[in-house]
Amino acid sequence: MNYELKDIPERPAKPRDVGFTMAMDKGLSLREVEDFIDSSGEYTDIVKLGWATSYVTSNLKDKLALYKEAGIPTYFGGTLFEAFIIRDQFEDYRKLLDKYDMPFAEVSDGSIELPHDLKCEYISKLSEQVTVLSEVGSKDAEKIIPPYQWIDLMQTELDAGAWKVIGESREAGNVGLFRASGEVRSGLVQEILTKIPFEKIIWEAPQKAQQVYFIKLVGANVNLGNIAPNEIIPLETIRLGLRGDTFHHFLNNKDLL
Ligand SMILES: O=C(O)[C@H](CS(=O)(=O)O)OP(=O)(O)O
Repeated sequence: MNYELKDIPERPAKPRDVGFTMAMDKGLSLREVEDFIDSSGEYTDIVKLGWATSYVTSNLKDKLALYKEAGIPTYFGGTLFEAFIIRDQFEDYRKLLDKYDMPFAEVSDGSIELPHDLKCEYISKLSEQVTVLSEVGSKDAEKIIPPYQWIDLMQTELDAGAWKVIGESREAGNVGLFRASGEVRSGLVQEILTKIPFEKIIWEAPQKAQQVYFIKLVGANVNLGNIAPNEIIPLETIRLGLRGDTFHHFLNNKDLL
């Protein structure tokens, strides 16, 4: 930090298991990646190349090398996994992970119908090759999954070998964990947290109000994802109680520091 301030929530050092921030790169240029790493690399734990953007990204190898050099692991968005699965190309997907030396993979079913046993089989197979993040929730706003089912899906996917489970919200934060307005389905979130340990979940929370909700509910070291590159530093200040939204939260609850 650049100067001393008392009563700041403690943040574990990288590589960390909690207080994890996942940024979404949806097509940054190499120069933008360099700038992003320079300004925000310290606060970025992992980068997702959003959905199937890696298919059309120029200089993909060079981009991945930049992140690797900076010590920031990367993975392809779950939609890319689904694009391979729906085309019956699982083995090709495995080869792709090898070709680009990817340390992580996301297994999701947000856009396709995938029997859950089969999803868990993919998780289990891929976890022999890479670290697996699995995602629960649909991209279809009409498809409402009851809390008990979220819990069951999350637990089964963790049991199948997922390192952490991601709660779906899309880039906009308007499905899955959230209503179309972006409002948190707080009953759902709180029920999930009664059964799944907070450190095993990455909440996709692209909007500031959503990030604030999770930080106030779980603490500074909640795992958050789908953060836009230019929102990484703002998010870090919210975690630290240094923006209006959480300014008094930690000062008034010193046991949370
Ligand atoms: O589900 C997501 O968070 C993303 C981005 S979006 O839904 O296409 O906006 O997809 P993913 O395939 O996990 O990158």
